[in-house]
Amino acid sequence: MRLHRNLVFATIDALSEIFNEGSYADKVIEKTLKRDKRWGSRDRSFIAETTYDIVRWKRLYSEIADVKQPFKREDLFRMFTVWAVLRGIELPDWPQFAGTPERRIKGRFDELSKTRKYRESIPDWMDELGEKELGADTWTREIKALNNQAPVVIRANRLKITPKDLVAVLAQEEIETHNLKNYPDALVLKERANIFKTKAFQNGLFEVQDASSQRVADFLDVKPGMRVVDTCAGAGGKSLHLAALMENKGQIIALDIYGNKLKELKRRAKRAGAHNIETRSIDNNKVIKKLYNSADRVLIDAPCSGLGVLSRNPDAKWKLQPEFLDKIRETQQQILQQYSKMLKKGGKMVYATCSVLPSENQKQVEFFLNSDEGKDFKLLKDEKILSSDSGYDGFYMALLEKK
Ligand SMILES: C[S@@+](CC[C@H](N)C(=O)[O-])C[C@H]1O[C@@H](n2cnc3c(N)ncnc32)[C@H](O)[C@@H]1O
Repeated sequence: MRLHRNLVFATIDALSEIFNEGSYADKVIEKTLKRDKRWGSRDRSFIAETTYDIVRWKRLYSEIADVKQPFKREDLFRMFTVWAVLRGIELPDWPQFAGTPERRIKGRFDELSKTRKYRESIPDWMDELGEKELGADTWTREIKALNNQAPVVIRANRLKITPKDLVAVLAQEEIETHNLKNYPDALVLKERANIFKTKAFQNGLFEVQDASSQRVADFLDVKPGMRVVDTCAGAGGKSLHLAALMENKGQIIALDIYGNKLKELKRRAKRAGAHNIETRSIDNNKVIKKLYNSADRVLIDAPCSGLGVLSRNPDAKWKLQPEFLDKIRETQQQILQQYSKMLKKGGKMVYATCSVLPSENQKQVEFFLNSDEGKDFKLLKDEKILSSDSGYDGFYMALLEKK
């Protein structure tokens, strides 16, 4: 690989904004990629992937480069140099790379790799918490898996096309995919590509959705004609899947505390041809109360630490704080206590998170079942999906029934 000056400089600029100004990596990369219209797909993927890589390995690379935050421009070049040397990429004859101590970099890497928190490049608190909650062996495996680059998985929108036909349609647009065993609607891309530009996407034939996330709507056991409340619907990844499973029949009420996310949901629903989703913003308690005892199915895709999706969001390693986790656990329990009231007798509810921590998952369900609100519920089954077992995002889902 030959390094191109304008691409490396764009990467350094992006890193400076992410690390020093606290901006979100995905937003910064999106903005950076718009900077030069002449950049082709390889140039764009160099910037995006290198930036994500250095964000992912921030702690390890900054230790090796012996630099500390806030990073000066020359510090970011030193981290970039570590990235290049460890990948065996030849450094060009630029002043920024003069006198690079290649052997020292490799030696430091070998030494630091003996300690998990450096090897896996995570904050101390996260390493301690992971080990405490999952045990040393499982955490060691899991955090290694969560550092892999996530594959691009899409969900065929059965309202418009079968997964088999979608493979053929995408092949016509030169996107190679294959179906995934045990995930009925999922396709995996053989190579990363900007699929949002395809006609297939614009015509609503698929959505980008990780394989583990695609299990959640299936888990809820919906049928056409039911009344389903998706309580934390966000931009609607699961609502859209539910609409497809319900063949557009019945009613899906999509709730969230953020109206802008629901607006995006509406746009996506239109593209997908999903006609049975109604959005309601939770502006006050009345919105919830009006729905008490009314739903055949309730989905709680709860806000969480996102520790199961570090592969696609490595930035979260540095943005997450232990205090946020304490707060989010409280919110999760409040949501369970309150939103479960929307379910009819005999109805079913799924509590799901994209976290691998038992304290956000099975412990929350246990606490709920032992509480006053939960005494009429029973746990039918649950699934703990580790990224190290599945190869996809870490997830948890529990199916509960109201007696
Ligand atoms: C895991 S995300 C949902 C993802 C979404 N279901 C999907 O599949 O694309 C959790 C969502 O919960 C929302 N949220 C946070 N607190 C909430 C609350 N108290 N009530 C309802 N939604 C909440 C967040 O805005 C966020 O969109």
